[in-house]
Amino acid sequence: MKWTAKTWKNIEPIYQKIIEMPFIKELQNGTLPMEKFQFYMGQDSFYLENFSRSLALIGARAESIDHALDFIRFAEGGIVVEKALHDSYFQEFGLTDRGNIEPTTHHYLNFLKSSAALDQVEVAMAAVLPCFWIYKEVGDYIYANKINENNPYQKWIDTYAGEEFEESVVKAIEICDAVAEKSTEAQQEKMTQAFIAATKLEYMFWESAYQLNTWLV
Ligand SMILES: Cc1ncc(CO)c(N)n1
Repeated sequence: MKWTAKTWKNIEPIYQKIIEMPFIKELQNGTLPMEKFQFYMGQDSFYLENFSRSLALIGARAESIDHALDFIRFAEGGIVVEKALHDSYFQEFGLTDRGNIEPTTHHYLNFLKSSAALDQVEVAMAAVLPCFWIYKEVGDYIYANKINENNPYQKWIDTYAGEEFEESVVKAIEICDAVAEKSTEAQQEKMTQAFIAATKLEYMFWESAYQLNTWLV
C-alpha cells in the first residue's frame, strides 16, 4: 500500500471528528456566526502567508527539479489566495484587518516553518500535505452535502471544492508517495508523525476559531 493511503487510514478517525465539528457543520448549513468566520479568515491570512513561505522553502530544498517547480507553484498559489482574502473576501465578510497571530495559528505556522527549514525535506513535504488533502476532503464533503442554496459562505466552499485546487492536491499526494518510496522505514515513520501532527493542527485551527481563542494575557 502506498504511504499516503496508509497514512490517511491512520488519520481517518481525526478526519471523521473534523467533519462533525460545529465549525464545519455550521459552515455547511450557513449558520456559522459571522464573528467566528471573520476570526477564522483573519487567522487564515497569517496561515496562508506562512504556509506559502514554507512551500517555497520546501521547493528550494526538493531534490527533484520537478518537485521544486511544483512546490514553488504551490507557494505562488497560496500567496494568490492570501491576496484574494485581503483584496476581496475581507471586504465581503466585513473584516478590516487580520488582527494578531493567535495561539493555534502561532503553533501551526511555526510547526510548518520549522519543519520546512530543519526536517528532512521528505518529512517537510508530509507536514504540509494535510493542508492540501484535509481541505480538499472537507471542501468536497461540504459541497456534496449542501443543504442551503443561499449559504453566505458558498464562495469560500467553492474554492476548496474546485478543480484547480484538486489538481494541486493530487500532485502533492503523488510527490509524497514518490519520496516515501525512496525513504527508509524510519524516515517514513517521521513523515507519518508529521502528517498526524498537521492533521491535529487542522482540527485545532477550526476549533480555535469556533471558540475565538486568543492569548490569555
Ligand atoms: C488552516 C488552513 N489549512 C489549509 C488551508 C488550505 O490551503 C487553509 N486555507 N487553511
